[in-house]
Amino acid sequence: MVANKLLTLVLIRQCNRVLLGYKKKGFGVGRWNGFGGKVEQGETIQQAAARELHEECGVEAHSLEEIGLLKFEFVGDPQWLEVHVFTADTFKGEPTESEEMRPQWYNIHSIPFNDMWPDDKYWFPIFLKGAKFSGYFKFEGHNNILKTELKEVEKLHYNDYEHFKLNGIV
Ligand SMILES: Nc1ncnc2c1[nH]c(=O)n2[C@H]1C[C@H](O)[C@@H](COP(=O)(O)OP(=O)(O)OP(=O)(O)O)O1
Repeated sequence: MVANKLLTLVLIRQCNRVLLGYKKKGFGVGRWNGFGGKVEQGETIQQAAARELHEECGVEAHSLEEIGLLKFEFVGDPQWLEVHVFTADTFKGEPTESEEMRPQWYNIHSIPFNDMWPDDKYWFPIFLKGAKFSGYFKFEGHNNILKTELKEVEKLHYNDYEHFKLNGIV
């Protein structure tokens, strides 16, 4: 069994706007997304989320709240991605373009789903209404979703995939 690859994703939200970044290179290039990346050895997931946010758009958020847990399987790849999603409504600094991301505020009614990861349109509505979520998506390539499991949760449980598996969902 190959260990999941741990990643973070931070969505800054203020009233009716969300800060997204246009990915300029690497995994997910050409797509709008929150800010995040791999958890490095020796740091907690939350520390990684804050670090990636700062590296990618220059802002600091001290009150990150974990709101989602997403697992991604890609056909032919034994390693799954485990993405821990955080939000914050306050931050310090001015969103600034980095080598990796170009930040831009979007109104919550005009989120550019056609230019985002295809799973985002499923879980963003849960995020936007202020709830937590847990999901599993099976991808073929980077554009085609073969299987989707998503639920709104009161509390995040890191073993939701086990729940899906035990219940014959995946
Ligand atoms: N399917 C999907 N939907 C929404 N968001 C994501 C995905 N898959 C993903 O990987 N992501 C998110 C999770 C992370 O925030 C980024 C990917 O991080 P990545 O750029 O690979 O990590 P870094 O550590 O910044 O990479 P390098 O700088 O090491 O190349 O997308």
